Amino acid sequence: MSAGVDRDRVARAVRELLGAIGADPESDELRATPSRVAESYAEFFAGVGVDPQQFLADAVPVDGETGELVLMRDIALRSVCEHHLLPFRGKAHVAYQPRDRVVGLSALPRVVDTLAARPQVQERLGEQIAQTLQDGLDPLGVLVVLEASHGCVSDRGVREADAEAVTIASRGSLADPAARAEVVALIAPAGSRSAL
Ligand SMILES: Nc1nc2c(ncn2[C@@H]2O[C@H](COP(=O)(O)OP(=O)(O)OP(=O)(O)O)[C@@H](O)[C@H]2O)c(=O)[nH]1
Ligand SMILES: [Zn+2]
Repeated sequence: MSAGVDRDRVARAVRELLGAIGADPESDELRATPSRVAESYAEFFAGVGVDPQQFLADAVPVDGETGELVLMRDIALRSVCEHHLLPFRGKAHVAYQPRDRVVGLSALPRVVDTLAARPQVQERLGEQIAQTLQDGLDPLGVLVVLEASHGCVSDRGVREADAEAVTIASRGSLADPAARAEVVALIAPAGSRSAL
């Protein structure tokens, strides 16, 4: 289980940080900032040390009724890059091809949220989501597409405000280019989706 975020320690570090940038952490304006940041960090990093498999534990065996594909698209993605501790955010699209069991749909965003609530890089996050589903559901295949804009790319460094990073992680049958193309068509930008 998670040791949890040590809020007092974060607040002390933020006080130190404010001093280091030449601001006065004891001023009226900034006095409450360290504890606010500590609360924010407790949210951002709530997934550190938490095992996402717990959300897949109630997967149910479904004999011959599992369908061909389960896709949850447009899951809100919020994470923090491990390089700069700046947010990256966008959407996660998570698909799996069941073998003999399925899980409640809400488990998929919970897996995404838990793994995203850690210092991350986008590629590893996608791989961890895919591997969690692979281990927990033993499906025929998994495809995880993440699209995100990174604060460290938009607001500093190269300052590419509109650039988005798209990453793909796949396992099994959904690593096949044709099967993958079918799912990718389903997660086309919302405005350009076909009616099927
Ligand atoms: N692959 C990958 N790179 C990321 C991610 N988030 C941030 N980065 C990049 O990580 C790199 C960090 O590079 P460094 O050279 O250590 O840091 P930097 O000098 O601040 O890099 P610049 O951003 O180019 O100024 C940068 O290219 C970032 O754009 C991510 O999720 N995945
Ligand atoms: Zn970064």
